[in-house]
Amino acid sequence: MRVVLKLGTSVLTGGSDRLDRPRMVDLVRQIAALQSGGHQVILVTSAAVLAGWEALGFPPRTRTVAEKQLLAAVGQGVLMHTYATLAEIYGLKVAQVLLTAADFRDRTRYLNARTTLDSCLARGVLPIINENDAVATAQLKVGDNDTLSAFVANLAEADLLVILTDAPGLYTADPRTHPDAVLIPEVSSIDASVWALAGGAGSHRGTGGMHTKIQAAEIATRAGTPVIVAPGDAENALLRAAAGEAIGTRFVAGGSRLEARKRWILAEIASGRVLLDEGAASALRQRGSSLLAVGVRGVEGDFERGHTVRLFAPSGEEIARGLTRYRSADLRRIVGLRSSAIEAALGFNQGPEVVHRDDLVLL
Ligand SMILES: Nc1ncnc2c1ncn2[C@@H]1O[C@H](COP(=O)(O)OP(=O)(O)O)[C@@H](O)[C@H]1O
Ligand SMILES: N[C@@H](CCC(=O)OP(=O)(O)O)C(=O)O
Repeated sequence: MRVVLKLGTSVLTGGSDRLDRPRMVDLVRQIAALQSGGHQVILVTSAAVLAGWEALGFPPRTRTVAEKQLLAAVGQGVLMHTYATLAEIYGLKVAQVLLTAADFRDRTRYLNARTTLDSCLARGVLPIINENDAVATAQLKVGDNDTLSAFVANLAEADLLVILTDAPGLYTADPRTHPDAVLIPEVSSIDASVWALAGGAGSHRGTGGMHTKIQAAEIATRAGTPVIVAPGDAENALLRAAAGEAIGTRFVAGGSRLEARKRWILAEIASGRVLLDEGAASALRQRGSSLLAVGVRGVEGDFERGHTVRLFAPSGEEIARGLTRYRSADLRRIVGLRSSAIEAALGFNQGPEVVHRDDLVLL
């Protein structure tokens, strides 16, 4: 079994202002135990910013982008050194892989990252992933490590994504503000009622709170990987989650494993929306057709050629995602046109399909 494990800042600090090394050693012990049981583990770790803040003696939190990038650059080294030292106790070698949104968007970089992870796993080396915070600015970032871990789970075609955090799982409301909230052991479908449970943006150290964990669960389960959100301080949390024990909240995988290319298409937070007419929506759904400009009624957001866009039926339902062959500015000018009229409207032509059927994933 291939497991992606995500450790949040909240887990790695145990709620303090420092890396909690005793807790980290226990987590590394569990990773080593999984590996020696024949499983493959990929670690997605947070806490570089926190580790940098600790290493520099807790400077005042200005939290400008430049300051955060400095802290991440300092802390990433500290973090890796800590993992490498702890892993050595168990005879485990580690590798650092820093990724950012562009690595998921560009197919060559995506495939390279996948090869690197495969090579690590084939050699028994533990890949340790974080976002490349030192170089990525807000627009270029995945932005939070819950989502990053879901992208990694897709990339690596993982059998399970385990997100360890400081909450015991997904509760009926934020347990910090609602003491009467109760644990939801299983979520079989992520609908509006599930989104409504996510409270604010998590702890002051973490990013995103439960919202980004639900988002991660949606991305991974849609591509066929089940997700467990569980408490990092519970004894043997990782081993129990991997053994299929009931711990935390389990998000059931929706449908079958998608092929690698389709996972790649879903491996992006798509901001662009393309609104279809009824004929196009049913041609896509029932005949697996490509999307032509004639069936497009509207375009929302800004995107480039090659980006993933979300396709909506007139009912407002999202029916598919796919790679667009026209950037938003051009697509707006060919809405509703027959393919033969594209050239005259734009002065050039990038083919009759707005989204080719090979680049389309029906939801
Ligand atoms: N419905 C909910 N169930 C559980 N936790 C929730 C919920 N809504 C918000 N939270 C908050 O999300 C926090 C975990 O997110 P975060 O602080 O970002 O941790 P991490 O560093 O592990 O990513 C919890 O401490 C909890 O207060
Ligand atoms: N990449 C950042 C962590 C970003 C993040 O999502 O943090 P968290 O919510 O603690 O998982 C860092 O290493 O500090």
